[in-house]
Amino acid sequence: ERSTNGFSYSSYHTLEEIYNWIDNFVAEHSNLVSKIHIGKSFENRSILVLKFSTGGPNRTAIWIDTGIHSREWITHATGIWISQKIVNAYSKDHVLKKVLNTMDIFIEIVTNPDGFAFTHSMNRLWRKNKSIQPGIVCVGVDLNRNWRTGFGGNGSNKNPCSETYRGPAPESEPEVAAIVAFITGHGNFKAMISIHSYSQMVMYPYGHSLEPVPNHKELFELAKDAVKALYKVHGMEYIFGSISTTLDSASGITVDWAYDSGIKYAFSFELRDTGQYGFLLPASQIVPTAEETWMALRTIMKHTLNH
Ligand SMILES: O=C(O)[C@H](Cc1ccccc1)CC(O)(O)C[N+](=O)[O-]
Ligand SMILES: [Zn+2]
Repeated sequence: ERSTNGFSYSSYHTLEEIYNWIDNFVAEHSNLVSKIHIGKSFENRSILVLKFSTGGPNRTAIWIDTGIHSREWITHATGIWISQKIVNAYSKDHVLKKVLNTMDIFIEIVTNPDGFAFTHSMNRLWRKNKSIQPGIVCVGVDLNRNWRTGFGGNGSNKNPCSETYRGPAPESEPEVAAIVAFITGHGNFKAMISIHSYSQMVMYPYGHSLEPVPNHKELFELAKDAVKALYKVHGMEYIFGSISTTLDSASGITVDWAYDSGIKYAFSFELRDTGQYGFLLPASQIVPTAEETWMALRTIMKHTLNH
């Protein structure tokens, strides 16, 4: 019988190992979890989303994506750990129980499967997807610059050889188009959290402009509460604020599109660390990072449920 026994939640895994885990995990928890195929990547790999639901058609929903940048391995590992946490804690954690009694949670663990496979096979520090265009030498689009809101702004690059290459047009990349189609088609998402590494930050829109979003005070307070809940777990300090004021201008990003699509609780996380190991965070930090990240996510879910 299919089982996730033996799968290590404190190790990094290959694409095949993660896709295998997904099938076993869904088989083991079929009362709560299902697997949705939302599309194919440029190199024709399946794009998979986990749905956590206790029933009811088209409930208000929460979206979490990890691994949009393939080298940020701590984010896939965190997505896997959090998926396991949800099924284990559901019966014990009264906040999570209330969340899942009213809303659905969707988690896309490998948001950039082609890039992720490439980080295992050829280049550990690959960031972009693996799309190619006729007559262009350089490979890949930065999937966090390919979204329609603010597309082409100065927080992205038109040079295909750049690490922040925006792509030829908004949603040109199948990995982005698949999410847009899924979320737009569903039509009932209230929160979207896109998880990156590293720098230890909790941020909210906009990235493409310094203009504060209408509910920026609410998002500031919620980010503060999330960071406090995170800090309580292992004492890790995260900074928080809007992307354009905290980080730098970034255009065509996931959470700006989410916000402008009506998803008023849109956040982007930067997980551990602050540069000592960077993208090469040791596996020993996977569980501690996931534990603290969960408490921040749980804070945002609770707020989303109550507003
Ligand atoms: O450039 C990026 O997309 C993120 C910063 C960011 C994160 C969320 C929204 C806008 C920008 C930085 C990173 O996580 O990709 C790390 N890095 O620079 O490789
Ligand atoms: Zn990133």
